[in-house]
Parts: sequence; C-alpha cells; structure tokens
Amino acid sequence: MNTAGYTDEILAELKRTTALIDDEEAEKAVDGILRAKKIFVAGGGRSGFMAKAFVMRMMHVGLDAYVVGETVTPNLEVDDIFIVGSGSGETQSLAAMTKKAKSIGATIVAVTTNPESTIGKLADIRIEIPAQAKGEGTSGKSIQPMGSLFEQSLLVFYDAVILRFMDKKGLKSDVMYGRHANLE
Ligand SMILES: O=C([C@H](O)CO)[C@H](O)[C@H](O)COP(=O)(O)O
Repeated sequence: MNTAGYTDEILAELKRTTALIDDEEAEKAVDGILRAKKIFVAGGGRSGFMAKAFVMRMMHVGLDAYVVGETVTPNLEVDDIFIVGSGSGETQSLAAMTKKAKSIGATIVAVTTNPESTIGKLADIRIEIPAQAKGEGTSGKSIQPMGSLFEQSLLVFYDAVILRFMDKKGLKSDVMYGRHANLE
C-alpha cells in the first residue's frame, strides 16, 4: 500500500474506533472537568504527548490544568480531577499515581482500551477506547504497530472533550487565542 492508502486506512480505523466511545461516560468526564478545582492529566510515552496537547487546550479555555510530572505542577487535592490516558491500563508509574490519586480522594478518569486493567478498576469514570494496546501484538483491530490507534484516538477524544466544554461554557476560538503563548 502507498502512503495515501495507509492514510485512508488510519482515518477509517480512527472513525471505527472513536464511534464506539460511550457518550454517557464521556459526558461524565466533561462534567467532572467542569466541577473540578484543578485538572491533572497523566500519560506515558506517546499517550503522554496527547496529555500535553490536551492540557494546552485546557489552558486556552481558561482551566487550571496541569501535566503530571512537569516541574510547575502543584499538589493533587480532593476537589481535583485526575485524568489518566493509558492504552494498556497497566503502565506501572501510572498505576502507582492512580492509586495515590485514589487515596487522596480526587475524581479519577481512566481513558484506556481495558476498563478491567489495574488503572481502569481504580477509576470513577472509565472511557473505553476499543483499540489495540501496546502489548497486544497483531490483534486484527489495527494495521498500525503497537498502541498507535489508541494514542491517535486519545487525542481525538481529548479534542472532542474540549469542544463539548466550549459548548457548555459558550466559548469561541477567538477568546482562546487571547491566552495563546506569545513568546514563541
Ligand atoms: O509510547 C507508547 C508506546 O509507543 C506504545 O505505542 C505508550 O504510549 C507508552 O508506553 C504508555 O503506554 P500505555 O500506558 O499503555 O498507553
């Protein structure tokens, strides 16, 4: 297959996969963000890149949001929400963080291919993305390697959450540009 063919297949996989996300659970995540005092997003590797993109947009809509692990990230408290994106739901550092977030009493959202994973079971809100996770090998769910389909779906889901938040707050893109970095 040529690159254009692969691009089409990736887009088709993404459409098939994101169509299966449960909208009621997604709405719970949006409402959890609306209620939270601070928002923390965690993810390892490529899932972590998606966390950074999500937090950037949350900053643009005026939320007090942080990427877990950055030096400027403050402490998690009971009124906060902890969102963890993990395809496998078993990444050790993320499982340890999720346990800590649970002990603090923060609301936990897990975005994962496996709601029955260690991270999934600890969550209050479980967003299942039925993609191939990194350790699954050739599952038949994707032509792409490793967790690529999950990681792409994660970004699309995070962007959809931002749009839903903008709907609820009546926010427009031009207001968000007012908060865009001007030292770049
Ligand atoms: O970077 C990753 C890897 O390249 C898989 O495609 C993963 O996102 C990283 O290893 C974290 O794994 P998960 O917690 O299972 O998402």
